[in-house]
Amino acid sequence: MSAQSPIVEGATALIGFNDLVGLLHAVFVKHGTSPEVAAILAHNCASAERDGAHSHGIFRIPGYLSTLASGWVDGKAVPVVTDVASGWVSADACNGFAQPALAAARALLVEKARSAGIALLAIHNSHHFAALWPDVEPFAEEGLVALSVVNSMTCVVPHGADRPLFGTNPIAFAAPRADGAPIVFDLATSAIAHGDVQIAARKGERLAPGMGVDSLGQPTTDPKAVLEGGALLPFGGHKGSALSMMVELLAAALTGGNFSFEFSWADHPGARTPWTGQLLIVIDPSKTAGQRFAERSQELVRQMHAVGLRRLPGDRRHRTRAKSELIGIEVQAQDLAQLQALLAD
Ligand SMILES: NC(=O)C1=CN([C@@H]2O[C@H](COP(=O)(O)OP(=O)(O)OC[C@H]3O[C@@H](n4cnc5c(N)ncnc54)[C@H](OP(=O)(O)O)[C@@H]3O)[C@@H](O)[C@H]2O)C=CC1
Ligand SMILES: O=C(O)C1=NCCCC1
Repeated sequence: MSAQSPIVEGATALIGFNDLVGLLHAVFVKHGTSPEVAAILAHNCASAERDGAHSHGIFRIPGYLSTLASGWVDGKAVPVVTDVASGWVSADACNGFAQPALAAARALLVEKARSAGIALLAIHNSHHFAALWPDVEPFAEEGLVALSVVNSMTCVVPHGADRPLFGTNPIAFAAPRADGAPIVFDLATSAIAHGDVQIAARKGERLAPGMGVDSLGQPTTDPKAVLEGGALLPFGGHKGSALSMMVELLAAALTGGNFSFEFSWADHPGARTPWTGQLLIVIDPSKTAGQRFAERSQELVRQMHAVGLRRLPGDRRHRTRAKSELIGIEVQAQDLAQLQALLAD
């Protein structure tokens, strides 16, 4: 869609991807980021909205802006990239967002992965407030396999414990395949992402049983009880809990970032972005012996379909993306008006 101005029809509006990126870029710059950081965050946020990843699309803008206003994050930080070893790149985000650190380190990371077959990027001193799939999917579009983990803020009770300690700690994976979009999954290790709890509270909806507890540690399906002193549970009991623990170790202990429980934003009212770390592992599957990896992954997809699978992880996003590219990104007219008002302040 190439419309210059959004089409508003009743409660919803349609906006083109580039127009949304431009609007978000202007909002970020106006509210304290450098143009370079704004470009990266705007593209990330518009991509989430385009793909229907609503919990990390424009829903997050008020949180970004209140955080910038609080002084908790440096929206103009210039990351420092270090070539640590043959397969190891490190990036200090310098108390800025994680995505500019990834952008700054990306070329070196890919060069190392292509030469050694595998390389990792350890980002620390960083804030990640977004979906994780935009960090890994582009690698698979270049024929690489990518895995990333990021930890967030204490709000998840480890399986068998009494009180929260872990973050919602997502894991994202992307792999190329011969015929079709890369295979990508991106999932919180909590039973539900914190963003979706906020959305449920805003809409007055209940959570499914088994996702959260209230301030007394009692099971609840009330999202407000979870947000106001309660906590979330890991998905899959001890299994999700173990994965969440792994994310803390890889995203924080290995990178030099904070564990989810190691920072307090109490002195920065309005701060919302976790100050933690992120790990990316990139593999060049062209080193695989025998058949090409992309053909093997295609074969796996073929076999999954053959046993009746109708939906692969990523299919819903790609369907939404195709629709957005055809008719424009559907957003709430009210949300769009709020974004435009942020420029007028
Ligand atoms: N930055 C941060 O610190 C944090 C970010 N997040 C983000 O929150 C977002 C939401 O996470 P979460 O709620 O766990 O995601 P979902 O549970 O909605 O989806 C998880 C994955 O499973 C796929 N999927 C969902 N349902 C099905 C199905 N029925 N069949 C096959 N595949 C399916 C999704 O694909 P599809 O996308 O196509 O639906 C997606 O890849 C993520 O993008 C995550 O990165 C979460 C926690 C912290
Ligand atoms: O949805 C979540 O869970 C989070 N998203 C952004 C960072 C904080 C946790």
